Amino acid sequence: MVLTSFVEVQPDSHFPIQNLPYGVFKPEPGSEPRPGVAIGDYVLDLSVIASAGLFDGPFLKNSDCFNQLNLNKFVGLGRPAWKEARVTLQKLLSATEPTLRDNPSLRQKALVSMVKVQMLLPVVIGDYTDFFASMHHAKNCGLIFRGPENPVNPNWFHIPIAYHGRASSIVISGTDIIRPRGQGHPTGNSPPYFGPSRKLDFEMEMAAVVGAGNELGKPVDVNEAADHIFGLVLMNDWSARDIQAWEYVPLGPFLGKSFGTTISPWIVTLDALEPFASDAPKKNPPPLPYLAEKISKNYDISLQVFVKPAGQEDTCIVTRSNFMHLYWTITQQLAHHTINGCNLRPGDLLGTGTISGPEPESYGCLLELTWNGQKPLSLGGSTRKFLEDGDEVIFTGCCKGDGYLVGFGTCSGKILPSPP
Ligand SMILES: O=C(O)/C=C/C(=O)CC(=O)CC(=O)O
Ligand SMILES: [Ca+2]
Ligand SMILES: [Mg+2]
Repeated sequence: MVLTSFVEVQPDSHFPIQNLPYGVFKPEPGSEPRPGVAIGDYVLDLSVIASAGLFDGPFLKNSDCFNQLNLNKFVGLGRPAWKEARVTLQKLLSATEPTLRDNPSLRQKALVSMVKVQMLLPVVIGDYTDFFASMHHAKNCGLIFRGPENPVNPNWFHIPIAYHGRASSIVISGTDIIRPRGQGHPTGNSPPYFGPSRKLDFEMEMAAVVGAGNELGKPVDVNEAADHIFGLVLMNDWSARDIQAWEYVPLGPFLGKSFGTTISPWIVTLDALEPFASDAPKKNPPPLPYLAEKISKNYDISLQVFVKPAGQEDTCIVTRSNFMHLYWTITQQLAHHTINGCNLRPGDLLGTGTISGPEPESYGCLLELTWNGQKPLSLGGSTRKFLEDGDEVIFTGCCKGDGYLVGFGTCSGKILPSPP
């Protein structure tokens, strides 16, 4: 029988009792941020549940991790505490459990209507790294930026490639993005231009939120890496392709990426995603032993990107992809990140890289979808090579269970013009 909650959950909701993703919210504009979990159209206030003494297991009983302004302390406690919280909350919210169901005053304090709350970044992100783990994306970018000779660099099949991103400009879904200015790639013999980016793009990604960290000098074994990942969010790695193409040789992305990165507010835990695990693609050549995992898995998360063009009422779908298309898994990414002794800390964010599938309809950014502007997309009444001021980009992702969904909600942002 499918587990159900006493809180009414619509069949198309991303947040049934099987999900219970974590976020940080303000119930009212003036109130303090606090951790919560999403259930149907409500947010369960975990500070209220903790104060009522309802986290009574060994890891959470005497912890103040839910009386914090962010989730760093909770995610840093590690998997045993996450499991305990999930069991406690699933029981508390289930249709057959009277504790909260039959206590109207506690229910009124603890369950806040989702439309009324303001969502904030769920964790303080100390460091952010962005991988490059979809082979289809790597190949398409290679063809566009470097030509058909060697589109995928030979190192790519041996090493999960990444660059260090900028944590300070990571923003929560719904935050406007200001078109960056910078030096643009010259054409032919012309000098570089300076001004508002002419090739502003989105990148459809997901990101792993690091839970328990590792000590400096102590790499994480790939087979234990999942214990260091609390969960996943949707992520838009906004990219200015003209700035990027000119600046990235030889040190990689810099100002073409660091002006803004958007994440969705709800962290869906690996425990909630487990029923949707799928085999990761076979690696050829086989990876080095430190990256060879006993169980190599992805998750079947279908991903969609919509654009609402400036001035238009209608939102148009521009891509359909799936998390399953990643070549390097998130556990291989995490193990690789620490193999030199680098320490990860609770709340660090590891972007997967753009998740492109094999078909053109599943490409994860406009660079690929329009082939660097050569094949404009038609969007209702208008066409786009890249994003224009006023365009809004909306990502969504979800897993289809038997009679329920486990979803991520949305990750959106609107482009504002560059400053004059
Ligand atoms: O191939 C390149 O030169 C650049 C590719 C990207 O911009 C991708 C990047 O940010 C990593 C990713 O999203 O996969
Ligand atoms: Ca990226
Ligand atoms: Mg970015």
